[in-house]
Amino acid sequence: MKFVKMHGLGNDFVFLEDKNGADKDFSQLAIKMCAPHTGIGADGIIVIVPSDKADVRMRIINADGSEAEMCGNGIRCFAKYVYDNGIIDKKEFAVETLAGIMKPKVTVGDDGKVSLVTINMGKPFTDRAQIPMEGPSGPVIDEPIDIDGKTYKITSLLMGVPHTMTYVKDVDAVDLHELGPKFETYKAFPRKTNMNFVQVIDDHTIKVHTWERGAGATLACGTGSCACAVGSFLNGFTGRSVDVQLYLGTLHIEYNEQDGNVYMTGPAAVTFTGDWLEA
Ligand SMILES: N[C@@H](CCC[C@H](N)C(=O)O)C(=O)O
Repeated sequence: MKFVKMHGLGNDFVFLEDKNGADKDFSQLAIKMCAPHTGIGADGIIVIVPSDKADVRMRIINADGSEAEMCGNGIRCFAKYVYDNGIIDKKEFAVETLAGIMKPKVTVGDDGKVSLVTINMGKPFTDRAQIPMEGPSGPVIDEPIDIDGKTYKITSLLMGVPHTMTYVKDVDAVDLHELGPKFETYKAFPRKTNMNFVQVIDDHTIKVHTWERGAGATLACGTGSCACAVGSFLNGFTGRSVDVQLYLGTLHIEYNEQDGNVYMTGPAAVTFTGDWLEA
């Protein structure tokens, strides 16, 4: 089985094409392929399948085998893959995901390959039931919760997938492996949550470290960067145009005032191709 390995600022994926992959269960394959020592090693696998609703469809399966609705870094890589490989021959197109239709726009370099991708990620959903999170309806902004006897103020929203953030003075001092799983599985989130620790640098810059639902600590999270940009605006910490600093680089996020959509711009890279031999 041929595969391509790609990453978006270090959030890495194994890409597969499967014309018959619309309803297949890829969970065991994802677990095996994502294993760091016995597999390829990745945060998830992404399967390219045909769509009857959009130009093409993206399925993202996390390293633990769970299928996610959307993936921000993954869809930038996806856009580069389908354009560079001639599956799509236009610079703006529509991708079906479990979170709805997403709209990539690619910038092509002198070598004819995609060098930068902007995704219209759609609108964030801020009502508690939409996240989903248990409790009375309304937005979850700067709300106290208790974890292991310590109070954290959280902001939560749905940006294709559930995201929660808490603001800290220094993200580098946060022990992601210790705290991340406690937020991910916090009792009020019936579908779990991705967890972001956010440091505000200034009114247009934040620094984010993410613990991902189903994948653990990752080097970057695209939907998380979008969620944190929206959350920082809603908390009054930043404007609508935000640079999100991640371990390996920066994503630019625009929470557009006119149409209410979130636009994410950043890179995508191919690292290697291979042949998966295990059945
Ligand atoms: N890395 C992603 C998010 C992938 C899905 C996530 N693990 C989940 O289950 O919600 C991104 O870049 O957005």
